[in-house]
Amino acid sequence: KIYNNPTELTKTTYDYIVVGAGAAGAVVAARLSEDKKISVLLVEAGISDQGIVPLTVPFLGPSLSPGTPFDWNFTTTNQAGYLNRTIPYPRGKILGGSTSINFMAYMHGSIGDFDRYASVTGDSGWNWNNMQKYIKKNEKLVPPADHHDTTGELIPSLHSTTGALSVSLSGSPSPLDARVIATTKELSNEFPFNPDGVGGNVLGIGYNFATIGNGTRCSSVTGYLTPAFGRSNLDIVLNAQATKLLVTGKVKGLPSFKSVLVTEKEGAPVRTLTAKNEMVLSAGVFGTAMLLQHSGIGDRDELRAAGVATVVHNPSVGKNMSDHALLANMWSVNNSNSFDAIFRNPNLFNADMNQWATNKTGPMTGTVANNIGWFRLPKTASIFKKTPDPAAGPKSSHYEMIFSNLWVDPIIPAPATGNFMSITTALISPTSRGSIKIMSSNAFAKPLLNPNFMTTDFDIFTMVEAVKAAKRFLAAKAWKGYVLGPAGDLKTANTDDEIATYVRGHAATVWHAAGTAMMSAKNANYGVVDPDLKVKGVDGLRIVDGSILPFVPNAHTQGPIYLIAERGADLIKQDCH
Ligand SMILES: Cc1cc2nc3c(=O)[nH]c(=O)nc-3n(C[C@H](O)[C@H](O)[C@H](O)COP(=O)(O)OP(=O)(O)OC[C@H]3O[C@@H](n4cnc5c(N)ncnc54)[C@H](O)[C@@H]3O)c2cc1C
Repeated sequence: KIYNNPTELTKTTYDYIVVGAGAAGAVVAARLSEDKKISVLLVEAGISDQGIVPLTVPFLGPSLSPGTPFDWNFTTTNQAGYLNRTIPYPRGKILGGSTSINFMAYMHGSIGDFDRYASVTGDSGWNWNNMQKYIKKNEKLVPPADHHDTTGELIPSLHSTTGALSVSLSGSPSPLDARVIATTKELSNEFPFNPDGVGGNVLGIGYNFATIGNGTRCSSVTGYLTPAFGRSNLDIVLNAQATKLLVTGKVKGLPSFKSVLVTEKEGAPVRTLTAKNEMVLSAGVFGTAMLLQHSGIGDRDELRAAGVATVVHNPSVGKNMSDHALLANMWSVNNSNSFDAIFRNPNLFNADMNQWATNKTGPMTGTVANNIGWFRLPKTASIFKKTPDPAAGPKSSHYEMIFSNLWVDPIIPAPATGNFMSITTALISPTSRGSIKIMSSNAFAKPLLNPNFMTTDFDIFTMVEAVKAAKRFLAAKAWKGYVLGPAGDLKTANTDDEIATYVRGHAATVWHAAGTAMMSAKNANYGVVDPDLKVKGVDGLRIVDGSILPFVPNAHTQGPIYLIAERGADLIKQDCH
């Protein structure tokens, strides 16, 4: 049953309580409640996702944040590496969490990512081969919205068709597609074609998959919760923010955290909810770290400064945040079919929306990109003289390129006229690390969120090289007569120093933060969870979400987080029986 407010709950004790209904929490609640004997409560701070049309129209994804009612509306601290700018940092505050508002790109990461998770935690269960069974449970490859022949755009054997989440290639062709692929042939040394980047081999340029089925967004609600809505052993409570975990006793000398305080908003009535078996935190990379800190699990000096009594001193909580910095580079193009016109011309917008509403086809079924690519710096790059290679192995990437048939800058709005294309460049193997910490014991107060972007030589070097690579890409013959020239400040970013200043002045984030409650080996003297996702030094508490990833993967993060949630649910079930 779905409750709209914690005061409506008729029960306060469940076998499992899962806090946060995003990518991970929805999976955990849905998988645990497959066993009819287990009672589960899923607690979500945000509103219902039902009946909000823009949430379901793929092309409108970028309009869902920042600054909307579905967004937690975080803002970073002044970023020294970004010329002291602050940037908005969206996170979904709605059923489905960030999967209800994200841009839907779907992939799993590199083989090296998961093999590295296994080696740093000492748990082979996290390695690429052992995670394959969770891809089968997660991915359901379906035809693109336009039902075009996808031969040559993917390798069918690398995909699952049996999972919970609809995934497809784009059904909205763009004038860039053929040129991008032609460039992979023309400049095949530097920009090779990748026949399918989802199967763990990420390097090269391939087609972009997205969590879209029948031309419509597939979120963790559509994929996992909707089929579970009717289960009598699963309750979901919306508009319910968990503000603090309570110690309910001691087990083997460790404090047991099996109760949680939940309320609709500041000053509203508070309910105490209790898990008989385990409390599972899936509140996301910011929500989970903040909830731990509000509950007295964190760095004792930071907790004292915030006015919170320490229960478990763990300096790793809220630290080790790694993220993909993003830079939207735009060029003017000689093509009136760029998608820019859709947002300027209400008649065109309405026609596209009508087409979508009528038969779920057309531009509204697409995301911001049909092709993406992942690349390494050359082995001879000068930066490797002073920085060890931070990539997750020799087949993992340092940076990414995303090709879009419109102006996509999240910071600078599109000009009123002109046609554009974008190559968004993103840093995939960052060496900067950030943090999140609460500033007060009030769970509704804003935290200090410092991703610490671009604060190492490696990060700025790689971002500069990525911009230069994007320029080389567009110098191919395939773009002759199509690209008119760089737009905005890219025009004056030519020398390495000029490009570095341009990067620092314009970069933002791909919203892929990870690692604020990182997992580490069982006896490690750092980290927040063990490889079985149990919180170190406490009883009854697990974390299953993006915060446990020790390194941000070679992927847009929802795919890897769905996979860790599938495994997390399995680990919980194993302990239950
Ligand atoms: C704008 C944007 C675009 C993105 N685009 C892509 C993309 O194209 N492809 C991709 O792979 N990834 C993308 N991502 C990232 C991806 O969506 C996230 O990495 C992923 O959803 C994180 O999963 P999670 O379960 O850790 O957290 P979330 O999905 O964020 O879920 C956390 C949930 O917990 C709830 N919550 C938090 N605190 C509390 C609390 N105290 N009490 C109760 N509930 C709480 C939140 O409201 C939310 O529902 C994007 C993210 C954003 C914000």
